[in-house]
Amino acid sequence: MNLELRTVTESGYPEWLRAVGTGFLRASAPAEDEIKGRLAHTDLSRVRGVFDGGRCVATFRSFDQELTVVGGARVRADAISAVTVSPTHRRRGLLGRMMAADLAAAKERGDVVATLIAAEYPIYGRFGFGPATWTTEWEIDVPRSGLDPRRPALTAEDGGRIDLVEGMEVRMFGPGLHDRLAARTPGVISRDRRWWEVNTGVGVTAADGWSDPFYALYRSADGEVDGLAVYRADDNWGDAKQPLNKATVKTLIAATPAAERALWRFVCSIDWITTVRSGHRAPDDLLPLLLPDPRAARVVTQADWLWVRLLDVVRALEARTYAAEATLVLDVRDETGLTAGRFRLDASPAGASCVPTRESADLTLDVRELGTLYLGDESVIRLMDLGRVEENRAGAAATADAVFRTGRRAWCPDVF
Ligand SMILES: CC(=O)SCCNC(=O)CCNC(=O)[C@H](O)C(C)(C)COP(=O)(O)OP(=O)(O)OC[C@H]1O[C@@H](n2cnc3c(N)ncnc32)[C@H](O)[C@@H]1OP(=O)(O)O
Repeated sequence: MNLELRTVTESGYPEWLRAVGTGFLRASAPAEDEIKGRLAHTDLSRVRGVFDGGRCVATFRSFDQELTVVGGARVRADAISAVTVSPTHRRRGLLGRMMAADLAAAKERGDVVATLIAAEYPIYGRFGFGPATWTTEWEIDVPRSGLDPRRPALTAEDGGRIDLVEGMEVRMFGPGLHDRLAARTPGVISRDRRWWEVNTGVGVTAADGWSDPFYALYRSADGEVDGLAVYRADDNWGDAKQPLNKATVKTLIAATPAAERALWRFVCSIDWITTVRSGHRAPDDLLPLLLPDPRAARVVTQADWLWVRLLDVVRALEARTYAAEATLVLDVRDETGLTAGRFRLDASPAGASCVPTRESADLTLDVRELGTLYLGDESVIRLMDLGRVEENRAGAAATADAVFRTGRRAWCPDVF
């Protein structure tokens, strides 16, 4: 069988997109409009497919992204998406071939990390990716939360105000707000103009699954836009003519904790809304503890979210800051050879230097574990106890734990 791996041309793109649908269990071919719309925003040199004769049987796409790391700097990421292999061609190494080609090109280009959101946990560890952020979704039983339904969401002491606005204002203020969120949140990934358009209804219709949400902007006392909540509500009345409506939060981002608190209180105090679904949050989100009774917040999802694969250990470790000063020698294993080596990290709260070294190692770990530790969202000691990090000098794991971890946990609000 002649299976050809190649980048996709404009004429091959409709067949490639059809194959993406097949991999994601959608039988109908994409409509003309969808093909045109997507093509206009796709760099075909980063779109790979495997063709069996005229039929595309495997798909893979990557694009430029920026990832915020601990301390607020952003590194260049190779974001991977639309990974599929048709059921007729699975488990013959096609994903392995496409991944190897893409990671080699990303390394060559100078990307610092590769990122993805895994459909299933077992797929990507073998390629050097580790889960670097986690997600929690809550469902709030509003009447049990202890919030007083008579109290307004915002009171004079908050100082700010909340306005319901149109999509146009979100496109105007959202990007600046998101930049400020990114500066204080490791794990946040860049959003381009198209993200803001598609997520405020520009160029999407009901046929694409779009329905208008509510947009709530929080402005601080000095008029600064510090927060945005986007939510949809359903229409559900019980037999006893009591409102049982659910608000589903699509986005809630804030540049300050005050805005974050105010927007959660707002969403949890809308008349008729008895259930709030939080959307994907960091596991240490403020939401449950904001409620007088946090047990009214039930965890409905708890899972890995953004996976990170380091492509350049030196630049990755030098890009972030650390909780304390320490020197660690890391022996990094990488089956692909893309990043393997021994590195001396001189870490500090102001930054770090990282250089290849021949000194003896303090810790030995696979690049997959380094990806998991990179954004500060895992304990080195826990990984050691799992047998995934080897401690070569007594106390080194505790030191690494103390310097890599963060106060608030990393969070990636987006899916791609
Ligand atoms: C970032 C994203 O786009 S996430 C979306 C991922 N896509 C999907 O989940 C859609 C449905 N699944 C698929 O399309 C395919 O099964 C894929 C893409 C996940 C895997 O493609 P394949 O070509 O079958 O993978 P390939 O043969 O290269 O597998 C390499 C290794 O990974 C293993 N592997 C691949 N997929 C899985 C899986 N879902 N679970 C467990 N192991 C897996 C294979 O067994 C193989 O292991 P081996 O080398 O020990 O034999």
